[in-house]
Amino acid sequence: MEGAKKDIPMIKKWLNQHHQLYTAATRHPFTLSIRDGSVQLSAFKRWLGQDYIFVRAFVPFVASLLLKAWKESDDDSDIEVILGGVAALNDEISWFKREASKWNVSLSNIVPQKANLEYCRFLESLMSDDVEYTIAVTAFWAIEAVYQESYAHCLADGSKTSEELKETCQRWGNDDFGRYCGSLQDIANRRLEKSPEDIISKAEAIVIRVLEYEVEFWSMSRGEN
Ligand SMILES: Cc1ncc(CO)c(N)n1
Repeated sequence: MEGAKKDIPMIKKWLNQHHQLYTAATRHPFTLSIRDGSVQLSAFKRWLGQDYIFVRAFVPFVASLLLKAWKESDDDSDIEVILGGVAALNDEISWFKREASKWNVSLSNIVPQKANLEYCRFLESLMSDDVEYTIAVTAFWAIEAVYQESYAHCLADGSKTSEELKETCQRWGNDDFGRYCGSLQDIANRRLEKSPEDIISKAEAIVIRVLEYEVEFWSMSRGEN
């Protein structure tokens, strides 16, 4: 039957193919320890300070993505979805400051650790004009999706997350953030569907690197690297 066969979206294929790595990023011992209540306070504080640095570097990346969307997108609504991400980041930065003062973490003299520096350098490489919109928006989806999946799991059935950490998990694990990640995934899939093979394989490689950086970031938070 003509047109009856619906292709499987690209990201779904990748998540099946790279299931192990995706699980390593979204079910990491760090977030699993939040979920089972055993997380070390020192690890949580380390994550908090390091992620504040990451989020600050994330802002110019998202700004560059907005610019690419404006220049290259075939759909006006992409800009609105990404702008929603900017609004969330604005909120996140205020939240990090409040949360840091609650835990007595000083944000003014945090030394970025190796895994963080490398991840931030990778973000910076994606800001280049040479990186296509399709690649950058796919990376953006992957970065947001790991946090969404990881922290939603900390709130899901059977979790023993402590009351004081629930707000952190809510920040990325709430349903609105889930829908926003779904919209990013739809954008990425739509673009990938129309892309030539070389862009598709480049995007796949970038997703793999994002997942690897996320694993390293969680491990760093546990003091492991
Ligand atoms: C390391 C990292 N990845 C993803 C997000 C999601 O915003 C974040 N805040 N930090």
